[in-house]
Amino acid sequence: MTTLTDTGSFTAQLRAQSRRYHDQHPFHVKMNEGRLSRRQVRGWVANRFYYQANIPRKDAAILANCPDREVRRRWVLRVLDHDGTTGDQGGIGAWLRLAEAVGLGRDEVLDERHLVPGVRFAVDAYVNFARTRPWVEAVASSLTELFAPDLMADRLAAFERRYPWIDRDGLGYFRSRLAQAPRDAEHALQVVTEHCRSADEQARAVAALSFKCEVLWSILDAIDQAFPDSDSDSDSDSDEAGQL
Ligand SMILES: O=C(O)c1cc(C(=O)O)c2c(n1)C(=O)C(=O)c1cc(C(=O)O)[nH]c1-2
Repeated sequence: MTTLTDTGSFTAQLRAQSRRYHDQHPFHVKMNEGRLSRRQVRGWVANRFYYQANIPRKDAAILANCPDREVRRRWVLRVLDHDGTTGDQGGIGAWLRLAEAVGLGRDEVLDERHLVPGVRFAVDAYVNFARTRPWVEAVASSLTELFAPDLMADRLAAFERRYPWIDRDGLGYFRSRLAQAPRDAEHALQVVTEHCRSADEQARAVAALSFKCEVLWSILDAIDQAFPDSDSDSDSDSDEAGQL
């Protein structure tokens, strides 16, 4: 049955998914409380790189599936935000600078030697979702960015205050996302509320956002499991080749 649901309650249902956002994952809680070891921070940065590197591929899949020129004109900016247009510009370059700031070499991030299977699996599921589902659902799945700015601000403060060994110059990625994420989320929300009018369409949008919360949660589960708490490495510097 496809009855119209009002935009206010639809938006409220989307926003209610924040209950399942990865800011509440134990690994993020520990991160923002300053309780991660260097090895855990490095493990997170190296693994999250795979997410960052695949975001523009996900957005290009949405572009490829989207017949609406006005939407494409704005959506294409996301690809450029991450890829940049030259040299080391853009979010991917900024994430590599973050990697260096936490003591990782670029090569060991780029060659994926620290990438754990669960992270690859979750990120690939997200890209695959954007490739294969209707483009409006893929847009809805990006709406976790509605919830990201608070987490990003807390993380920036935590990295500055609680991890003095991290080079401040490497935190530019988080600063730029503080501005980009609300802009992107606002556009995505506008697209989703315009295109999802029936109860069925709205339910599918909420389900897409729920799926994405699970992707982000699974990424942290996999990282948490691969880089457990341990007293022995909490303040040591890096280790043997290939090890974090
Ligand atoms: O660090 C985070 O907590 C976080 C979360 C999210 C998100 O909520 O999807 C994104 C990002 N970062 C991010 O940096 C980013 O570029 C990004 C793009 C997207 C998306 O789905 O299109 N989400 C996110």
